[in-house]
Amino acid sequence: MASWVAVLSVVWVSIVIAWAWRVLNWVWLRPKKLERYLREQGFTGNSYRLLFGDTKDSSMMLRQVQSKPMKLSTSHDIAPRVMPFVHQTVNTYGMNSFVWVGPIPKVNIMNPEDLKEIFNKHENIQRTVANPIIDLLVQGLGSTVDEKWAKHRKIINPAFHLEKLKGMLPTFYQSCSEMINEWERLVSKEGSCELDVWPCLLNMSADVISRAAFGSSYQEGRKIFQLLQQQTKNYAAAIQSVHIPFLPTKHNKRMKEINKEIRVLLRGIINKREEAIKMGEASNHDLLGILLESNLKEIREHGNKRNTGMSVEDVIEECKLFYFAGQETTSTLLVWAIVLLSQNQNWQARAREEVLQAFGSNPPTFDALSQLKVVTMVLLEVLRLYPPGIELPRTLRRKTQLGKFSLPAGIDVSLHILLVHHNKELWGEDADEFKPERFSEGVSKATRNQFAFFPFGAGPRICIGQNFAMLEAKLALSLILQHFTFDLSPSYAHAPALLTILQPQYGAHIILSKR
Ligand code: HEM
Repeated sequence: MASWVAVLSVVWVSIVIAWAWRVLNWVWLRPKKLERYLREQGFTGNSYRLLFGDTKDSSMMLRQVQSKPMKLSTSHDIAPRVMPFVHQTVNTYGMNSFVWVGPIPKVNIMNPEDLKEIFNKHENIQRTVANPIIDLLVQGLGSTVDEKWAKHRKIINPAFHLEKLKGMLPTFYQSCSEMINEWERLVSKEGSCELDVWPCLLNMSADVISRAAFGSSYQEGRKIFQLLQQQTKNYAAAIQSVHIPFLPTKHNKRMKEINKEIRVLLRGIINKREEAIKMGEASNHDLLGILLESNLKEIREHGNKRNTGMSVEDVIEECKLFYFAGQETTSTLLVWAIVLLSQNQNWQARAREEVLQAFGSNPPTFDALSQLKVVTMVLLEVLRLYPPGIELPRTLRRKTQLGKFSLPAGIDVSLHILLVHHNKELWGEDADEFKPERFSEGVSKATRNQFAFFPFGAGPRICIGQNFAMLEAKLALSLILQHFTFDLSPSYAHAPALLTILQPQYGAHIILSKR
């Protein structure tokens, strides 16, 4: 008996020591080792502070700068408000610097050559999973890697080809005109009205993605997206509190119910569609139909082997991802375009003139939208100054050589879209100013062939929906310009902030007038 107790004690003590060692390694030894390594390579940053690193300073600074709006001027130097800590770090330590996210050092990457290399070495470098709880909300293309990613991307790609998007234009138009009709109703009495356009744009792009993804099953699709919206709020609340997913709390039960409801609805739509396609019926030219057809083609070509094509579960996740990846991003582009065109009335007039010349008062066609030059320049400049995603987080899966630096596996890097887009060395002294003319001869001339503009990411994992987003934005902006003139309301407060993406913290209050 005594010997059993001794053995158990030894096992117990070994377990405690092993855990203590792991904790010590995680909170102190590993961070200090990585810090030494980074400094030897020539990177600089604050010294590591136990467990929290720079997190406390960073959150305090963010709370402080975001407690009041910023002055709206011709300079759109928004980084000090949107990412004050990183901005300060780069100013203090230079481009080759790092910040501490808790015990993890995150290396800032802003050099065009290094950025290009990272995007191209995507097998070595994967997206950082910031909080595993997000996987419960959505998975799909954005979070898959290796063969699974390649297979999914190949199957989904055709859904975003230009000729498919052309077929979706009438659906885009329907959603945009509903918003325009609503705005017309609001201005009809007085000839003008004050309106916060931000929720309207969010609603419109949710509508666009519901119709584009589900076509004839739009009503069910809209219901799914409403549930996803609700679920996003639930998850946001969960991660802000101490949340234990498996406890049978009221909140957890509701989240499980919503998940189940979403899956049942999606599975219903998918099964119906698969049957229709097998019966040779048209797929309605929506994302789901094209994706299922492409999937069936893949299975036909490679036989019904295991791992061929996508499962219903995979399709469910991809549909959810379309909603998350496509809704807020496009409405963000549109909201900043409206703010900047309100501030720059000369560009608003130029863009309107182009739109009226191209379509008069008729509905825009796909070909005419593709030829809009001024509107495109304006949208590119908006994406440069106010990119919806301000940074792309990556984790190195293997030891990676980056120019003169060698970085160890497991390290996090941050690809700074916003800082690169505002870099004066790359864009000139007027980098913070709204000057769409810099894109008059296309992106490569504007960037002087440097890798300095990547609002949609780059390399093999570039945004699959970029043409979709640009088409939707061009159409919506053209319709708005066709029907209204707009100005900033005196109650507008300029407050770009990173919520999930770069959004107007207090909305976008505009005076809208009938043209
Ligand atoms: C202005 C609008 C948009 C912007 C600025 C944008 C931006 C981006 C960026 C920066 C990435 C790369 C992320 C990374 O490398 O970590 C990305 C990926 C992605 N985007 Fe978009 N996006 C937009 C609209 C859309 C739309 C409308 C859809 C779909 C309907 C979409 C679907 C996706 C998907 C599925 C990925 C993952 C691609 C992959 O990993 O292969 N995006 N987007």
